[in-house]
Amino acid sequence: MSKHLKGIAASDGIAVAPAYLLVEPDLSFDKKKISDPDAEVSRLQDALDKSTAELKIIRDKAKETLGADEAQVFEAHMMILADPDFIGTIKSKIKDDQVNAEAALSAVSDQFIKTFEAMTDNKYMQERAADVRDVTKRVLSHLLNVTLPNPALIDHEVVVVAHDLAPSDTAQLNKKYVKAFVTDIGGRTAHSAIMARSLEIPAIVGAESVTTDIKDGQTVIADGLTGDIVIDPSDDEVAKYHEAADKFAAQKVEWEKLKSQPSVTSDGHHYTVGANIGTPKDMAAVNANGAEAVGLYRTEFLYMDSDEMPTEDAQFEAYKTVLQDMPNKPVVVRTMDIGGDKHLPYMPLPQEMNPFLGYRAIRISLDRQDIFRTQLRALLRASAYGKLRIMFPMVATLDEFRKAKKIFLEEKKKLEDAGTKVSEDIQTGIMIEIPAAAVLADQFAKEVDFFSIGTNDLIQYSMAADRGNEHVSYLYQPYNPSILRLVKHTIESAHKEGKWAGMCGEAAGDPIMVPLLLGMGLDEYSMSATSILKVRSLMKRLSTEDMKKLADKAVNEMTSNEEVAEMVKKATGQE
Ligand SMILES: C=C(OP(=O)(O)O)C(=O)O
Ligand SMILES: [Mg+2]
Repeated sequence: MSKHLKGIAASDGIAVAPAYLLVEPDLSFDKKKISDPDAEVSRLQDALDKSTAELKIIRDKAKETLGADEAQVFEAHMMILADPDFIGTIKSKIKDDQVNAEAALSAVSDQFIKTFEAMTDNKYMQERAADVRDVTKRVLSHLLNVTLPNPALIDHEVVVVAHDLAPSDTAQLNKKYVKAFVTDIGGRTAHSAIMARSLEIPAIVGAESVTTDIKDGQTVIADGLTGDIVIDPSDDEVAKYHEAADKFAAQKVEWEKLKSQPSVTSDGHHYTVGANIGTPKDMAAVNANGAEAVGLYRTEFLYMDSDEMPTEDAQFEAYKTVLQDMPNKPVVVRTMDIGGDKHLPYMPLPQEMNPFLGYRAIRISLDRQDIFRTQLRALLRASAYGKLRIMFPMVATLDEFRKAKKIFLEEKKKLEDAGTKVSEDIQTGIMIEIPAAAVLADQFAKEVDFFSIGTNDLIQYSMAADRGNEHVSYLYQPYNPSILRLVKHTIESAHKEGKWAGMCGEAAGDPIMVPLLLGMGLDEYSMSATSILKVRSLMKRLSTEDMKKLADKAVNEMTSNEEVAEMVKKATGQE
């Protein structure tokens, strides 16, 4: 009998494959006195040899599929296994204390980790602590004869099953073999879900019990379009999902044809459909999907992917690459949005009760002006290479925007005085993702050049519901009339002042939301690159005039998210 689970549909696509459990096994052991130290040392040596052999394979695979940079970490692990000081100390401990290899390994490893972590003035050595921790786990797994999951070793098609996936785990998944992933926790707007969409890996998150209900190797159907998971499906169920997967693939082929076409409604209104990116590497998918703009460049990933604050030059190069890849097309670069769930290992933030309501984004930038000014200078220098728009995140008050703009103008003047070429056409705008800014959009609109509505946070803050918490994910309600009213007020306020309004939250690529946004007159829609053609295809068959009536009805007459969704589905043939 098959078993059915339901999670949150986080990335489109359907997969049927054996499960690969990405769950850490139990590595606990008892400390024991031993009587034959030589035998124990040779047991350790055997585990060390097996670990080295395994790491070699992992490194080679990682090099092949993920690139030399990503493979570097395994090289570092192998160096630890070859380190005479580390290994020699473990062997001596086995002999001197007459303890089992597990106990000696973990005691010595703890000692090394402590020493490395204490080197607060040497970041490189501090990071080695994490490597020692990882290597220790691997050797322990061999001593205990249990298998450690190694995503880089996956060499056949699988559905990855995990409790949660950090963005760094997600980045390591090899699209060729990982046909989908399903997790116990997380929400649709969590950053691993956003990454799954840009990697085009079907994903279901927040399914609560996948790591306990699914056994390694069991066949799993993961339907990222609906959030359905089927464990041990019957032949009929597999056939049904293969059919659905084929239908989805055929639809993608149809969408492909729209790649070089503009985004136009059936009554001839043109809109801009753009892409959200996290790094210049994402530009290949942006162009492959025919984006008309980059509507959101999340620059915090530049800071997060680095071991130290990225220099002005490193930032300049990244921004320049993106701008040059988008000739004559707007690129909205958002200044650093650190805090909340995004941390920098080299910039400790205060421990907070509510990090999502705490010291983050523009609040940090206005406080740490050294970091902010460096970023603005890099952006200003890059502006000469394209159509740059600068956007400030998490703006709550006009005063914050004015301060940020003033700093921007100061840096611009300094560069110009020094003879550096800077574009004269840089727009400055804000994210509308805090309800206070949405409500006061009419006042903001007099001073900013544009708005981009960040529904991921706007919904989280309006509903007081953590965007990554599956227990309150039912409150992620983009079509709730309360949210629609904030969106409508923002768009109308921008238009009254002759400014443009976009949306870069995940709702901008949602087929139920798009008809409403067309009706409200949203100018720019920015989404995961892989959603662009689907949205363009949808726009093509909708009329702005009809959608106006639909949006008015949703905003003025409806009372719930569900009611609005039903109405839109019916009116646009998406049932
Ligand atoms: C686009 C947004 O920003 P992020 O997802 O990076 O918080 C948003 O909040 O909607
Ligand atoms: Mg946000």
